[in-house]
Amino acid sequence: MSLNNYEWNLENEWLQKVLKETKKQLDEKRDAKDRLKKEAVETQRELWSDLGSVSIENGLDQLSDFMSFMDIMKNQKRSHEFNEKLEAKYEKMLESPYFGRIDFVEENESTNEKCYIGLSNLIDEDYDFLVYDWRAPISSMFYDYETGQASYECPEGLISGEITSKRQYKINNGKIEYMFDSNISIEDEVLQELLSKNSDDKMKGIVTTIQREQNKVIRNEYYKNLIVQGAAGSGKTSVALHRIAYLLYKHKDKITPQNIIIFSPNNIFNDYISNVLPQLGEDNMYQTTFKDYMHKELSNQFKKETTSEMMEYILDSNEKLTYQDRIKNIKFKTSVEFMNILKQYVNYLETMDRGFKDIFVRGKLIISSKDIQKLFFEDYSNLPVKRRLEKIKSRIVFLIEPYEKAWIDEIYKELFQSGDYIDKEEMIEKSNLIVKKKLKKTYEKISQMTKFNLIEIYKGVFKNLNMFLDKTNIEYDDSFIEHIKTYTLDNLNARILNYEDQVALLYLKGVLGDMPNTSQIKYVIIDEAQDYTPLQYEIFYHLFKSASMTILGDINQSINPFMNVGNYDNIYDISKNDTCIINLTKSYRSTMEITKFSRKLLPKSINDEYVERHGDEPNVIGFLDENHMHEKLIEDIKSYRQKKYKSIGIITKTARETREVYSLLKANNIDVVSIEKDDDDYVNGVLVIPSYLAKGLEFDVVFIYNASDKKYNSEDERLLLYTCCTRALHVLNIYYLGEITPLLKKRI
Ligand SMILES: Nc1ncnc2c1ncn2[C@@H]1O[C@H](COP(=O)(O)OP(=O)(O)OP(=O)(O)O)[C@@H](O)[C@H]1O
Repeated sequence: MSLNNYEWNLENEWLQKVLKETKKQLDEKRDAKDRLKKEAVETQRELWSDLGSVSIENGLDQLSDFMSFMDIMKNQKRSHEFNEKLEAKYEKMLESPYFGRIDFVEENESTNEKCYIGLSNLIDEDYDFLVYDWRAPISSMFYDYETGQASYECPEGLISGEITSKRQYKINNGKIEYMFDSNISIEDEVLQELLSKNSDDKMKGIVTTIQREQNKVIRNEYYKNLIVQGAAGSGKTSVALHRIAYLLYKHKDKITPQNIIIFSPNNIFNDYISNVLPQLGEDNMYQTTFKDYMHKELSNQFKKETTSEMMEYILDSNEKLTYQDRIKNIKFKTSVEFMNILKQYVNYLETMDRGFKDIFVRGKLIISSKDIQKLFFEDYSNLPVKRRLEKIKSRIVFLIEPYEKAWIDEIYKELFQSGDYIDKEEMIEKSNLIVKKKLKKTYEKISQMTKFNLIEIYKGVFKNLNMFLDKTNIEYDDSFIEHIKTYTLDNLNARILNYEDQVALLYLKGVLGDMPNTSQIKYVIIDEAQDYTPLQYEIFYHLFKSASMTILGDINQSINPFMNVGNYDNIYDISKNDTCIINLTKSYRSTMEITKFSRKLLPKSINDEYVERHGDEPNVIGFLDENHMHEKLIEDIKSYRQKKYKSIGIITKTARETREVYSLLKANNIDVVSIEKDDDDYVNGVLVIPSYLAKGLEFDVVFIYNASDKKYNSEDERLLLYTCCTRALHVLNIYYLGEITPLLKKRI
């Protein structure tokens, strides 16, 4: 609805008032910055003049004065950083202080409160809110309601009333570019404008157009865990990041970014999303990937396969003789049955006879095997196996200590009486050494009884596999089991850790009590959740038992046919533990034409909505020879570049093809970058990337490079191809050489 001059004048007046207040507060922060700087210089001057050079020889008083100075300096640094953050906030507000407004009359009240909503609060000296932070309780109504009856929750309870008007603004450089009243949800004009833009360097925030169903996820704190299922482009990652910003705002006294961890599919993606929180005025949380987390924990003496290497193997090695062996191995080790075998094995390790032995020192029984067993099976039974063994070891060492000491003293006396030594230090050293030697076997026995070698423990699963298989419901062929055993043991002996083995090892490591404490983590976000196996979820559960989890994924984007969750019901512990499943039902990323085309690839049709934004139909073009395909690719890239599309993704199936296409484009003077490994940085522009690394990313223009029947020739690759097509915002081109993949044949 367009607004009259009178309204424009009122709005401009309000904007000037807000800008004036913002400028005033910004000036205060700038003054404070100068003051803080002077104070810091003064403290340092005092430090040097009062204390001079600090040395331990100058006594404890000087050290204590020095520590006090350090505390002051630390506080000054903190104040300076806080002040800088506020300064940045006000500078941003001067550009665009708010984007929305609701007029709200509370029940049983007569005043119509104007609530302007922006990235941050702006409060004047009378404690009036000139602008509300988008995360403030009252702001939720902007996202949740149209005009009419509305309510919001705040610490005082539920506040109800009526929204009498709702307005949206675009303010740039401190000027209103446009504004309009909207009786409907935040849609069409603003959303369409945002979505039709070309992609920025990295992912951007969506605060101005968060949709109602997305807002429900962002602010949901009714359940400990959330599982969010949403089709490609439905805003799962965006929602996850805005949820983090919301939690940091709502619990600012209790949590900091260090209390939040996000698991992303790879580091390219981590880089790609790294701008969103700073844009929202918050520091980034701890970003990691499962692979990085795992590799940090597992032995460096093994060659550890990465996620990408595994994907490359699955997609590019089917001509190798050993391919089927490996696939069988992956399928078995990612199955729910194998997870249950590992659980049985842990139970077995906790209850099996460990062959504890009596410990004697010089014929005196220090602790009997029975007493050690009692420690393991009773006194320490609430601890995981590794902790029990550690405690037993320290207990025995503690019990031996007085006998060892007495023995050392005896030897010392003997040495003294022998008259062979005159130096006291030498006699102490010698007596220690003699006793150590005599006790060597005893200590070896203790170490042997309490040793914890993860790889040996893991080998134990396969040595005892038949014992556990009897308890599963599945009948395995004897030769298959023999194959799994030898395949695994051979690899372990050759110090090779395949990805699927690493997951199992990490599970055992965690459950047996060999992982660092993670109790500082209060929120865990798992993005691209479809690509983790049930066993990986068991690991998350064990690692972050007390944390609240937000798990976001799309089962239809399971890019690894063998390593995926399959069904959220498979996440036993998390899904049964105060958990709510929410669906995001609308897609925002792609044009209608691209969305409709991509969805035809799915084995089961989905009815999720999509934003009605139009573009060209996807181009599916076949070529009879490679040269023609390459010529067309080069010509099209140049033409899209001229049309000012910012990001062009050429998605190949494998990294091998990525390298080939990259060389081709480079040789033809195209300014292009390639991404081949999990750890590469994200770059905008013309990018060649293998299919499995493109997940989560998006491009203005996507080229699917060679969707021929030779490349995508298996049903297992259907969801991978779907995921690749859904990366396109505005243009999708599919090129193939010879025959088109059967996955697309019936669908175009
Ligand atoms: N409410 C919204 N307003 C504007 N843009 C939005 C909104 N929600 C999502 N988008 C845009 O849609 C695109 C897809 O969002 P996002 O990557 O968060 O979705 P996703 O569900 O994680 O996607 P995928 O699973 O396909 O990787 C992004 O460009 C994002 O900015």
